[in-house]
Amino acid sequence: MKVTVVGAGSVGASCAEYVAIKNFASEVVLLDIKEGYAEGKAMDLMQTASLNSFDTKITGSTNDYSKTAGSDVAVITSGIPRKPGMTREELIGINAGIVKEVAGNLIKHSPDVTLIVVSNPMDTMTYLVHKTTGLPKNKIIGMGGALDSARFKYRLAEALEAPISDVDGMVIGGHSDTGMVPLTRLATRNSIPVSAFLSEDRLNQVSEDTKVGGATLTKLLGTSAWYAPGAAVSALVQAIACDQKKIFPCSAFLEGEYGLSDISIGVPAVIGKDGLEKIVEIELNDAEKAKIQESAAGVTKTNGLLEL
Ligand SMILES: NC(=O)c1ccc[n+]([C@@H]2O[C@H](COP(=O)([O-])OP(=O)(O)OC[C@H]3O[C@@H](n4cnc5c(N)ncnc54)[C@H](O)[C@@H]3O)[C@@H](O)[C@H]2O)c1
Ligand SMILES: O=C(O)C[C@H](O)C(=O)O
Repeated sequence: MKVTVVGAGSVGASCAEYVAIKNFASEVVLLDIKEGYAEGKAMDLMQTASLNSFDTKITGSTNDYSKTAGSDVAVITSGIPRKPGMTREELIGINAGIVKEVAGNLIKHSPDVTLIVVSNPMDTMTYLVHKTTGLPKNKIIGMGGALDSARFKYRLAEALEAPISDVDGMVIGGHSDTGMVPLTRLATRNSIPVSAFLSEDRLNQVSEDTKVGGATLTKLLGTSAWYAPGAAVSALVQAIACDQKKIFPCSAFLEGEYGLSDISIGVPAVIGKDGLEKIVEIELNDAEKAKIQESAAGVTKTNGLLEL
């Protein structure tokens, strides 16, 4: 399994590190436009191999896509992150051009690649890749929901005063401060609905804290987060590499599912060797349906800013 990660910045390097530590990929190529940067990150990471007991070979490349040839999976993290006070949507002007060019270069050298889009605004960047590359829809996956769900579980565990391993929950909808839809009704602590333990007010607080999870970290860090994003991407890469058929909420191109079409947005999906193998349609109640429609309207508005 050969994995390419474009963008050797915070998220790209974190993703490469988690992929390597999990030891399922033979090769990881880090690529960045900044001279020597990916080579430096790759060398630094390789010097952790004997300490962290992995055999994955990590190499770096300054914008030479021939080094990425034959990649099974490629992750796009290239572009700018937001600063405190900004929304993800404000990044579209710079990141759209970068993502479009990077996706084209990757496919030229790896026509059978599965792309995982991370750069923000992620749902719109995923839509852009669908509209401009001609890759089959199962081979384009937007990463947002896996991260948002991890943050939801963190907030649920905090409220429940329970270990995170006891908690399950999922966030669907757009990967934005207002568009996320944490499914509190379906969240559980060891199979017991969390509403058995938490008041409606506390659950609403968990939901709101989850939605602004990225903004909260951006305010604390001065730039956006990278450990949990890197771990979330590596979980998707592993699900593909090891044909795990796990369900993650991912930004998928919808053609009628959830009553939506011509949009990429977060919905539960089975991830395995063929990429996004199946969209899972779950029964939503009227309030959840209204939230997903509202979220989709926001993503569609941002998509309208693309020059397609
Ligand atoms: N989807 C998510 O859940 C999620 C999570 C975290 C971050 N992000 C997004 O991921 C992106 C990267 O975040 P980061 O914190 O790693 O930023 P960063 O600035 O640390 O790294 C970005 C890297 O991209 C490189 N780059 C820029 N243009 C390039 C090009 N044309 N080709 C190759 N490399 C190029 C830069 O040189 C830089 O090293 C941002 O857009 C951020 O908003 C998304
Ligand atoms: O918040 C951001 O801008 C980065 C990312 O989308 C995140 O959720 O951490």
